[in-house]
Amino acid sequence: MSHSKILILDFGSQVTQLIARRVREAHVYCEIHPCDVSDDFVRNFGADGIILSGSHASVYEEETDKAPQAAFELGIPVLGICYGMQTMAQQLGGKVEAGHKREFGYAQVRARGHSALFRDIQDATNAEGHGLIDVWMSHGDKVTELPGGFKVIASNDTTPIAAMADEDRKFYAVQFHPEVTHTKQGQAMLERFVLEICSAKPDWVMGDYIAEAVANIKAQVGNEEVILGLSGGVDSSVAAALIHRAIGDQLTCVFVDHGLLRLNEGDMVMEMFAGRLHANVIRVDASEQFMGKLAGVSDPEAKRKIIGGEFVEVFKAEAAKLKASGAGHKGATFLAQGTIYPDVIESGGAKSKKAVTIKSHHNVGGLPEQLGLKLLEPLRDLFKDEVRELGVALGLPRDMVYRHPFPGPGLGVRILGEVKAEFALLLQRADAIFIEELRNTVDEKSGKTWYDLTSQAFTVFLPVKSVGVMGDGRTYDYVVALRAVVTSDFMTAHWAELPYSLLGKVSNRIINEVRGINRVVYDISGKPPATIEWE
Ligand SMILES: Nc1ncnc2c1ncn2[C@@H]1O[C@H](COP(=O)(O)OP(=O)(O)OP(=O)(O)O)[C@@H](O)[C@H]1O
Ligand SMILES: O=c1[nH]c(=O)c2[nH+]cn([C@@H]3O[C@H](COP(=O)(O)O)[C@@H](O)[C@H]3O)c2[nH]1
Ligand SMILES: NC(=O)CC[C@H](N)C(=O)O
Ligand SMILES: [Mg+2]
Repeated sequence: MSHSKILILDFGSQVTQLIARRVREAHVYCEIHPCDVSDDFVRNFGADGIILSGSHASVYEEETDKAPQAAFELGIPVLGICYGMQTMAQQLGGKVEAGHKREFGYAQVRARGHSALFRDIQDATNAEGHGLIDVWMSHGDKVTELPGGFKVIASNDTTPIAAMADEDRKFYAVQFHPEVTHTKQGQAMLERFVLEICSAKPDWVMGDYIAEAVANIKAQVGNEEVILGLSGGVDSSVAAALIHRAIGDQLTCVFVDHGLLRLNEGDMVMEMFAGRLHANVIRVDASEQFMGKLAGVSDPEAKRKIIGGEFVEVFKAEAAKLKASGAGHKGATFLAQGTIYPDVIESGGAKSKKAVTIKSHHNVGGLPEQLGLKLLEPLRDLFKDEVRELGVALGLPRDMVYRHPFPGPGLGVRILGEVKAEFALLLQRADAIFIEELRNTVDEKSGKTWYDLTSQAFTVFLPVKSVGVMGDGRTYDYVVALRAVVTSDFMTAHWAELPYSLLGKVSNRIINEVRGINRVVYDISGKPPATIEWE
């Protein structure tokens, strides 16, 4: 089945992924590709429209990225955002200069000249009755001369050409970022571009997608066998359910207990999959192996790489065992993973080489090659909320599908510095108390539990000791930090405004019930500048 699709060319902005999120929210399929793809790639992609992302670079530097010229020659609409606008201007004969004033954060622009992009989009009016739009800016450079055929469609004092368009060719460009939620009507603008200007069909709907995905899996796998890394998290669980629907017993799930799981998680996962869904699940206790390799290591990136490496080792061993076991098994030729689109993008898979790596996620990368297995990643194109929609459509319990995400390295990145088994035990218990209270406390206003009102919540173990007093005695024990965030895409996040009474109760319970912890703090950092996990 062929869908409408939008091609997003990435120049390395940290928020390119949000452009894709917004387009998908409009139920239009899109893909992000590096800006230096070939002209042929662009011609053959079959896009209904193209969006050019922002970048940290400046177009007037000596060596800068340009959009493939084909993007402007196919007769399809193009939207340039920030750097994307600047390179569009320069490539089409306009001029870009370094500004004297940087604009970073909230700004207002005045829409001008009745463009299709801004029609009826307005947040306020100025004294003369002109429509104003609230936007989010992040730039130092600006377009100072329009390319031929273009007109100004928005401006403000700092940036007289804040948006421009050549409506005959359907080229549009904005200096601000419609993809971030701070641009209040950003979604409306992107929908306008995608649905109206590009005439893309909103045909990307998860319920309909199951049949397509099942058919693809069947075609790809044939009568071969698949093993899948099952974590009990949302992504791998939905992947397992989807693949199970497609090929049944040709699927074997491998659940690795690395000793850094949440309290009782191992049993729960087994109960769910082997017990309820009747899928083949092998549980591997590899905690000694992981903990041994992590001993003495405290650098976060080094820890992540070790954990990633050990996952590979365990999978190799299990794949070999499966082959050897006979038991009706021919041996797996495919490895399935719950990799989702943000994993691909954040690991640099679809990002231009110029973006900075913030964290190495453990799951994407050389795995199947080392295993001699082919890769099966049926969720690779989906964002988290699409995966959840798919999970519900597949009939997985809501509880499981709406669980907070849990990173593959698990408590390994929530115990700061060196990972020790004794720290993991303390952290598991403290974290279980926090989660239990979040699940049990209902917010009166919304009627929802605080677990559902937060996107991710967990406890972090700090390997520092502080002095306390308990039962008239002195304590000298460890500190844990509670972390709870609200986010829709995990790219940016706000710390959750949990009620003081809830925080108080959690703190009391942890200090009373978990001997070894005598202080609890609450993390009130947003992302950015902090990240969600502490490592
Ligand atoms: N303990 C584990 N055992 C086996 N595979 C794992 C384990 N932890 C992670 N993986 C593999 O790594 C992939 C990526 O982990 P990730 O945390 O991103 O996804 P998830 O656990 O499926 O979902 P969620 O993001 O909701 O936690 C998983 O889909 C799974 O294939
Ligand atoms: O499967 C995973 N493997 C990893 O290595 C990993 N690192 C971070 N995360 C999760 O990603 C989201 C964003 O986290 P950060 O703000 O800490 O980068 C949050 O949801 C994190 O829990 C990971 N998930
Ligand atoms: N966010 C961006 O795309 C910035 C583009 C360019 N570096 C500027 O400062 O204007
Ligand atoms: Mg997980």
